[in-house]
Amino acid sequence: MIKNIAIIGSGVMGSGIAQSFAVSGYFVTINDIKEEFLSKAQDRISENLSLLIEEGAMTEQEKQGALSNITYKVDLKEAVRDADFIIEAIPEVIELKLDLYQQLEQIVKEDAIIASNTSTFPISRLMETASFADRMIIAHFFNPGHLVPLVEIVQHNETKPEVVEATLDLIRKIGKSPILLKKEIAGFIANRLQTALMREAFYLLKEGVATAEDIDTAITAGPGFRWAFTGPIEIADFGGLDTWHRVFDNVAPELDQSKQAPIIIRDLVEKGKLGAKSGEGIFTYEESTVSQKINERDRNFIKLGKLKREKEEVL
Ligand SMILES: NC(=O)C1=CN([C@@H]2O[C@H](COP(=O)(O)OP(=O)(O)OC[C@H]3O[C@@H](n4cnc5c(N)ncnc54)[C@H](O)[C@@H]3O)[C@@H](O)[C@H]2O)C=CC1
Ligand SMILES: O=C(O)[C@@H](O)C(=O)[C@H](O)[C@@H](O)CO
Repeated sequence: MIKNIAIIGSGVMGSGIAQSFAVSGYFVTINDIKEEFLSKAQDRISENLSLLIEEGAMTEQEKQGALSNITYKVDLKEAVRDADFIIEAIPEVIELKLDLYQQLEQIVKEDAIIASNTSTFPISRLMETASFADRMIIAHFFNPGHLVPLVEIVQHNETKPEVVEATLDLIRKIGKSPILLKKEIAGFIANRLQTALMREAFYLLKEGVATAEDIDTAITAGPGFRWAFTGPIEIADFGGLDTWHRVFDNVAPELDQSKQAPIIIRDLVEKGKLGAKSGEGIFTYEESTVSQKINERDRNFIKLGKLKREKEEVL
């Protein structure tokens, strides 16, 4: 019976993932390397819960209940001591993850499940040095972790079936939409799809086909408008496979085939222009703009989440 959750890493993803479990009644301990990072996570979670109240998706009592379910600990051993399910959301740096797993295998409960929120690393790479592959799994949440329903579940070939089932059950119990990969592949599913599309978007930008704003609108007012409710495979079926056959024959040979990050991204990163977090990327951001955009984004995601849940309840 999974009751206690430990989240290692309280950054962009860890705080949102922790919130998702706390809101659903689980006891959550968040761990990070500095008290100040945990304090920032605590503030972020409180603000996110207040936004849910403003949007009518939560009551003040539910917010307080969720906050009371969360503790914050810098000491890793203390943080994971009682955990039944542990999710690491530390930076996407393999050396950091492998070092953490070495520490965890000495201190976690013998039946604890350990999950990684990695965006890209194959689970076999994560388990190269640790000895708990039978209870290791990838649970890949999406940003923002407290609002996006998808969680990609990736099992190791040694992962015990009961660990997979317990993970799927747990992720459903926090109101998320898990998908299970049937075999290991770099980038899993959503990031492969997302990267393929982003490769083409930046190619179109580089070639001067349209402005960055219009390329984004091409998705948000077009396919993206549909994708919240109809996925690409179903869209092909409803568009007509004969037509999509012709579309593929006509367009596929024209698509960008580059095997590295778009030159636009490489140039900007080299100049330290990392996007919203550095104040400039493709677009330029004032400090206030970033928080305003995140606030607007999350309000829209909360409304969309309500709509999707209403649809699921109807079906
Ligand atoms: N940022 C995103 O949009 C998404 C990120 N991810 C994945 O989630 C993981 C975390 O990413 P972010 O949250 O963006 O990173 P982040 O940099 O925002 O947060 C990572 C946190 O981990 C802490 N940390 C580093 N080493 C640690 C250790 N040994 N023990 C405890 N805490 C430690 C850092 O202090 C930081 O607070 C990565 O694997 C990333 O690929 C997955 C989906 C989306
Ligand atoms: O977009 C997301 O939340 C996820 O697909 C990711 O893992 C991203 O690639 C993230 O790591 C980078 O923003």
